[in-house]
Amino acid sequence: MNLTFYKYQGTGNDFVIIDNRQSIVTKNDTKLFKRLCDRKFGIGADGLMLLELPENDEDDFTMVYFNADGNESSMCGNGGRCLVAFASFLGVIKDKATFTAIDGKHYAVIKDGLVQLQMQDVSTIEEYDSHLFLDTGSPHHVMVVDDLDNYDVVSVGRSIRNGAPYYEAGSNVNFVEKATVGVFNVRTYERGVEDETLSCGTGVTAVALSLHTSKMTDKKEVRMQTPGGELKVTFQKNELGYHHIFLIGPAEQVFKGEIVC
Ligand SMILES: N[C@@H](CCC[C@H](N)C(=O)O)C(=O)O
Repeated sequence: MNLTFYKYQGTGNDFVIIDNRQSIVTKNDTKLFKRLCDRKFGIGADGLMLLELPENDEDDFTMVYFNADGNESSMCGNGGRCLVAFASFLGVIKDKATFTAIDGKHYAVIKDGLVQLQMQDVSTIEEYDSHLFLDTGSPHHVMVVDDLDNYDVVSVGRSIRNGAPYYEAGSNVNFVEKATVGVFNVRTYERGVEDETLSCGTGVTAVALSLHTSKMTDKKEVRMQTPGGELKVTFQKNELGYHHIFLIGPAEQVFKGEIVC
């Protein structure tokens, strides 16, 4: 069969997207999703998403996310932003969306050409001597480093991702350095891709909250420069933790195609 797909990217984090409202693919086809994401034997992407029918009256659609290894995973922030842009392209939404992903309900708005995606509230941030750890829909290890441009993100990220306490389940690993007031440079090693990606949405969200918790910034609007472009994270804080967290940035359709399956 020929499968119609769309390719999107959000600050260089790239995704294959399938309109699965008619259930044209089954969610457990790990082999197919891995091949579609393969940069040599398939289309090539950091992950794959299915846009599915909503499961309740409040939602516009359902998001299902798979890493490049073909396995369904936890939340993808850049993926969520791309899926909102795709839903708008399909006419499923206009400029506002409510949808459910694996980590729960999300609200989004498209404004000034950028997708603003509300992330889940975060109440727990673990602080250690060398790093912080938190879950922003996906698990993230956050480390402040010097000379980020020359940092060996792949080797260090891979050893942290596979080592204690994460082991097989793994964690994404983010490296951050301050650029200027309220602006930070971030590079991320992503589990499930098992490599550095050009940007990670749940990753920069985790970095922004970590920087605020560790008092490296007192701003509640943080600009994040990733190798794939700039993202902004805004949030509020009260006694329960961080809430009203928004991940803001571009999400673009790159091409549409058909692949033989
Ligand atoms: N690129 C994503 C994160 C995708 C999930 C991650 N690889 C995991 O398995 O935890 C993002 O933009 O958030």
